[in-house]
Amino acid sequence: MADEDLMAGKTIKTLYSAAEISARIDDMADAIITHAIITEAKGALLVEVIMNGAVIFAADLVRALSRRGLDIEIDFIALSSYGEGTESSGNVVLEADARGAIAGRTVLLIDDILETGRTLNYARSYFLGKGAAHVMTGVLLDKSAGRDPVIRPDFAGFECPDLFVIGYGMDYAYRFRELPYIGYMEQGAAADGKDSTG
Ligand SMILES: O=P(O)(O)OC[C@H]1O[C@H](OP(=O)(O)OP(=O)(O)O)[C@H](O)[C@@H]1O
Ligand SMILES: Nc1nc2[nH]cnc2c(=O)[nH]1
Repeated sequence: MADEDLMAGKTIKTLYSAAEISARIDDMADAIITHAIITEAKGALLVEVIMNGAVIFAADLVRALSRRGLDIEIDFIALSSYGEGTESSGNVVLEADARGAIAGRTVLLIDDILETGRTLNYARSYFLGKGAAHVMTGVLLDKSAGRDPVIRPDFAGFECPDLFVIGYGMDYAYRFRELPYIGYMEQGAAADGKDSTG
């Protein structure tokens, strides 16, 4: 779909600026590094990034953890349930398997956002099913308020209002992941469809 059709007279409003995201990730890294299960883990922490949306958040979080001295192995799993839409299909599809050795490991699952919790819950079951000793979960945005999520995250950056958000890895119809800030679309166009300097 062309950008003009996706925007259709809408403007992107900033919800969290790049600077706010960066500061919150430092807070999350501090919380993670001092968590008992993580500090007591034997060997490198296995960080499992849930593709695609979590890639940009994870890139910043793992470097914040590394700066704090944590040994990390990074691996990826691809899960999808929203497709081009703004609502969960209700069905989490495993698009690509994890590749790391999992049995006996302490795993930190990283995702960009939790809404229904289906994705994170699927991933948690997946890694426990492969013999992980512990599975911890971290999301940048927790959008579960007012819902009844099937899982709650161990670490969360922001409580996100009930808006369909884009940017910083998150897409609408596979676009806008590259925005350095997190925003949402609102009716009413600026000249170029974007008002945000984030
Ligand atoms: O809590 P839930 O309701 O399960 O929603 C959260 C999931 O939705 C998005 O993934 P999506 O299916 O859009 O795939 P993507 O990561 O490739 O964008 C997001 O990246 C989370 O993984
Ligand atoms: N891009 C995006 N993906 C989501 N997955 C669950 N909620 C959201 C959201 O608000 N935005």
